Amino acid sequence: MCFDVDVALRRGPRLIAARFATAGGITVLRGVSGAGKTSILDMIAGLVRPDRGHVRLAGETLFESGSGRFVPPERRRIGYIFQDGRLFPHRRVRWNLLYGHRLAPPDTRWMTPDEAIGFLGIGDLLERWPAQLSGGEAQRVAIGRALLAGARALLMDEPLSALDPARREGILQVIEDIRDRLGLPTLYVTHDREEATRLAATEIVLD
Ligand SMILES: Nc1ncnc2c1ncn2[C@@H]1O[C@H](COP(=O)(O)OP(=O)(O)OP(=O)(O)O)[C@@H](O)[C@H]1O
Repeated sequence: MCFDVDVALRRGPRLIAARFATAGGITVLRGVSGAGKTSILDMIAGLVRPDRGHVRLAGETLFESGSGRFVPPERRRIGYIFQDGRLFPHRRVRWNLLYGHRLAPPDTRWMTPDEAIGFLGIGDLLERWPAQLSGGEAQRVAIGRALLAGARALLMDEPLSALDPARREGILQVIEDIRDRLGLPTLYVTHDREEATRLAATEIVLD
């Protein structure tokens, strides 16, 4: 079991709740706008505290309302990829890429910068500023930053939605490579059924 999630959160008039366990690979989270997909990723990442429940990853409890346990986001080792790359705009690509790597305890690093740069094909971008990247390039750098920070699992929130079709295909292949070559358990939010079918063995639909 990879992710073991049972969370509930009241947001305004809405109760957002989900309970699921994943087996590995990519699990797609689908549902209408406002169903709470981003809120659920935020709770798993530790950016938002659930009202009750638990979040476990590979058997480790990251949140549990009963015991009050709450592991802060920077210690969860979960990479979070947003729609837009969310790079630090005032730092070059190389700095952005190495940001989490520098902070990660050495025994949690499992990929070297050279390996990540080769895997993602971003060697030519290292001296650029984020504003000089296309959406797809920025997404590769954001993925590299997560991998180099020692992520043992990934959360992806509509990572293709800001990209044109050609760039979508490039990033889809990177995500398939992460699934097939790196084997990181991934929760993936999308509205797109085709994308879901292509990437995921399991789909969770929120109502
Ligand atoms: N910070 C917040 N404070 C209060 N309510 C919020 C907050 N963020 C989101 N919500 C509300 O919580 C609900 C779930 O929002 P969320 O962004 O998780 O949904 P979503 O399924 O990811 O939607 P979308 O597909 O449109 O991105 C919505 O009704 C939203 O208005």
